[in-house]
Amino acid sequence: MAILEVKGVNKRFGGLLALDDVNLSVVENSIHAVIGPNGAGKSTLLNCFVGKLLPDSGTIMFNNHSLLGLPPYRINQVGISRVFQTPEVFLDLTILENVMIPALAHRDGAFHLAPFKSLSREHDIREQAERILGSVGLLEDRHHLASAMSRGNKRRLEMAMCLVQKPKLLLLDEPTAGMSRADTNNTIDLLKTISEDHEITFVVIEHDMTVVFSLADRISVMSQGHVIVEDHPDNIKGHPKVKEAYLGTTETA
Ligand SMILES: Nc1ncnc2c1ncn2[C@@H]1O[C@H](COP(=O)(O)OP(=O)(O)OP(=O)(O)O)[C@@H](O)[C@H]1O
Repeated sequence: MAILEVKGVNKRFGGLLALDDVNLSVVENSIHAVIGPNGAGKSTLLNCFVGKLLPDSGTIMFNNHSLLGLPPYRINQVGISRVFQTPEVFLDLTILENVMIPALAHRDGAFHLAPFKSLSREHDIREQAERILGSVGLLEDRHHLASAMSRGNKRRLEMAMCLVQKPKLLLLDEPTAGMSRADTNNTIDLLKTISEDHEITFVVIEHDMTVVFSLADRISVMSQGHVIVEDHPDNIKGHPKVKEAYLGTTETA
């Protein structure tokens, strides 16, 4: 069943048609990669999913409800979270505190949050945070400061901060950009584990093809604002339209 269904989405920036009749269907609990050369429209599309941009036309349905016109905080409340290229964590707090804060925000609503007064008394929230930290392999280090973590482990922490809010759809914008190969492999393993252990659907924008082909159940290839192919990874490698989009030619050397 499709959890996210995009039909006929167009978005224009002045004279530039950044999204041109985009269609995309993301199956529940799958990992769906969106790839394409620079300027293809991937980030623009993601920005439409989270309410940062409003398409000029078309529909975006999440669990059969339209996302169009909803403000970003409402989209987050219906179960869509986004993870950025650089992990966003509170460096001066411990790993555990970093996860307890979004857990509290999810329970009480961000507007009622007074985390620094009450964290130590929140036993249920603490247990919940510890469970999630266990699932991403950070439980032992929970009392360490986030500032001391490697980039790959900061990504683990950030994922724990997302998971504790129980999202249904996680949007990852180049999750391994700028990482060492070791941190990239660490992140691939993490995403695989999360996908197996939690009922979460992923949409991943990624330029690193090792990451894409290690993770994706399905791939949409964008070029010049349009989805030119959507298929199983085995059928994407060597696809003439994909070669043409990246290399400008279908000829093989
Ligand atoms: N706010 C904006 N105003 C004007 N043009 C924009 C805006 N955002 C994106 N564009 C243009 O829309 C096109 C698609 O950009 P987008 O960032 O979505 O591509 P992308 O596939 O994510 O590229 P990259 O892989 O380089 O991040 C590009 O030509 C870009 O310059």
